[in-house]
Amino acid sequence: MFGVVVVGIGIAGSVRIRDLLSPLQSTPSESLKLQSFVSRRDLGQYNGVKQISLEEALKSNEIDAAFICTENQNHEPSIRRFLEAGKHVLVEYPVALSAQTAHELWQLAEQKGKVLHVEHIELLTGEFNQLKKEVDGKELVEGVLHFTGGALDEQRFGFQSFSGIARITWLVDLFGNLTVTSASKEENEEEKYSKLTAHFTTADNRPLTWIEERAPGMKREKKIKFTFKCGVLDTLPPAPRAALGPPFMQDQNLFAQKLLGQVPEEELAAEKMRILHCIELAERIKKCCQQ
Ligand SMILES: NC(=O)C1=CN([C@@H]2O[C@H](COP(=O)(O)OP(=O)(O)OC[C@H]3O[C@@H](n4cnc5c(N)ncnc54)[C@H](OP(=O)(O)O)[C@@H]3O)[C@@H](O)[C@H]2O)C=CC1
Ligand SMILES: C=CC1=C(C)/C(=C/c2[nH]c(/C=C3N=C(/C=C4\NC(=O)C(C)=C4C=C)C(C)=C\3CCC(=O)O)c(CCC(=O)O)c2C)NC1=O
Repeated sequence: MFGVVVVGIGIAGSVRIRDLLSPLQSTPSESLKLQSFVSRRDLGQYNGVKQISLEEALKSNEIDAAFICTENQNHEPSIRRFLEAGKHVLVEYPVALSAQTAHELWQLAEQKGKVLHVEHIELLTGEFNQLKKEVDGKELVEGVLHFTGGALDEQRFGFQSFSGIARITWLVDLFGNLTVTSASKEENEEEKYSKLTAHFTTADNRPLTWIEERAPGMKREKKIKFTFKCGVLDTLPPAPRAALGPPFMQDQNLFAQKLLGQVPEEELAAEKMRILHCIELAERIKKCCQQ
């Protein structure tokens, strides 16, 4: 059994608590035991789970792993403290707000012999599985991924290419490693509107564009237009419910498998490479926008 503490009780943190309290039968999640949670607010208890302080969590012998579910700005300091204290870490994406920090955090995890798992539910949805099947084996000519969503505070969630890293991860998982060719950002501070446009090329020199538009009340939605040699894909295929349970639950199972030593080295290495590559692209985009 691995004792778990959930840190940060927002949307993600409360889903984590729910899922930890009701693991699917005969799945690796059954080896996780939720002990307590940490919050900067005084919540006392949540769904029957008790609140403890950060210091107590770091010192506690009954806690083997932390789920870091706070805003992106807080990920780095929290991950460092739990790894330093000898705990395994699951962190909601993005792992950090710079490539350098991400590399450092991995080094620290390896030095401490602990698992650092970055949640990636964007790859675990029925929607994405279906899209991946449709794209598989087709030769890309060009493509666009356009995301819209509600406003996110940059002070808390970081530059848009980091908070939107799930879109980069989609493109990399579908089309392989990418190169950023240019990027720009439009903003209207009064209306809290922002639009990021990034251009990439694939290893075969095919162009891809990512647009990330955010404003208060804007509907959370993804649109695609992928042109292949054999035709155009311009709607996301209808998504069957993921067979393996909701995305956060699947991600939690993967973390538990890592703790149990059930994930092959090659898979761990490939995942780390993908995460670091995506963070590097996010950083490159940020630099282009700030030039
Ligand atoms: N929401 C989602 O579906 C997904 C989120 N993520 C990632 O999860 C992380 C957290 O995102 P999300 O949960 O959406 O963000 P939230 O804004 O809901 O929560 C972020 C933090 O804000 C604090 N907080 C939450 N509600 C309140 C409140 N009413 N008043 C004051 N403080 C509050 C909590 O910390 P505290 O308890 O310490 O006060 C919480 O950890 C991010 O890294 C995000 O990228 C990733 C994939 C999906
Ligand atoms: C309803 C309001 C709602 C909010 C405020 C919300 C926030 C939210 N969803 C996210 C991702 C995500 N959120 C979800 C799914 C959900 N997340 C949920 O809160 C719910 C209810 C679902 C699904 C039914 C998924 C799958 C991702 C990964 C990125 C993606 O594929 O969109 C992220 C991480 C950053 C990002 O990729 O944009 C945030 C902050 N999601 C929402 O749907």
